Amino acid sequence: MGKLVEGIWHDVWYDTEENKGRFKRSESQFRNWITTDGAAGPTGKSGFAAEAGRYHLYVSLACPWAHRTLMMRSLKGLEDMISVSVVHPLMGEHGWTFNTDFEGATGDALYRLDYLYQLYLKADAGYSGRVTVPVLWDKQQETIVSNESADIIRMLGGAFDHLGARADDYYPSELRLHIDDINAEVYDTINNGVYKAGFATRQPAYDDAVSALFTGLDRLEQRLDQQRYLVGNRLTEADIRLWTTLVRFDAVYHTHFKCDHRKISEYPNLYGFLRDLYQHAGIADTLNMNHIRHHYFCSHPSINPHGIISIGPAQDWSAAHDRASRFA
Ligand SMILES: N[C@@H](CCC(=O)N[C@@H](CS)C(=O)NCC(=O)O)C(=O)O
Repeated sequence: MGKLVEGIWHDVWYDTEENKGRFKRSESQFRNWITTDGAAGPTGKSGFAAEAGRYHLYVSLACPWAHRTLMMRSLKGLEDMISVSVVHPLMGEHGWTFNTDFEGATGDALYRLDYLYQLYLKADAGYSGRVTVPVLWDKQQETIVSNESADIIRMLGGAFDHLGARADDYYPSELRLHIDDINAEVYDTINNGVYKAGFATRQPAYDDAVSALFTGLDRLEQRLDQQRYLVGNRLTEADIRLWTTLVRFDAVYHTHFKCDHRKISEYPNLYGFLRDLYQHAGIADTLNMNHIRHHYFCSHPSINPHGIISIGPAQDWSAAHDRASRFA
């Protein structure tokens, strides 16, 4: 774990002390957009037109933010248009690496680099900041288009439709305000909430995070009692964003991040929702529990110094659920 400061790698853990023991996630810095015609998107520069074969995703199969992008790539049928490299699940002194001694870790398919930070330096030799996945890379300009998963899933969701991506719309214009509201709440209390609980270094910081997290889960449980998905009865990006956290919860966050008030399997609607999406075509293939469990339990020595991977719960997500029949 570390970061780049003016192009130099430093092996440092998150500094929570400057925020009274609270974990603060940094803002992503590469915020360009791929668009149909290459015009500038909501942020960043122009020049990134959608083209089959031009872009590459760097992901970790462990990371919930990167996982969103793999889910969208799969749901939109973009596998042949956007290639992927998968980092090694262990994030150690050099940050994410391209070591290949773990099943499913592909190495860097484009440049054969050793470390992900070297890719950031290729894009910006003087970069200062964290070196995170996912990264959406432009093979033509040899630079990072975006390292913000929330933006990347929108681009994959819309910019490639004219090139033959599946037409399904996961951010339909009539639902955008609603989706934005849910995303904001889910991001703060759930997606980032588990990290705020897990990385807290003082009791009040942990208490606040874990209390907001379980209040948030209770609210979502009620919402999912009324409708199949978070925004009515159609699958949207809000569901994708929630799911990558839910699917890691009982096996990792419950134990490793001390989110142990309840398990997702104890919430009938959330657990039904988890299985519903798991059984949706194209989703289960994006999930790799080996990478997930290895990454978390072994990459955070200050939380789990001996790197022991817990046994984990016995759960069968292919078991029947009643979501489709209940909300038909
Ligand atoms: N806002 C970013 C967050 C990405 C992120 O924090 N990824 C984690 C992996 S789960 C990471 O690469 N962390 C490395 C670090 O913080 O040094 C996004 O959604 O894309």
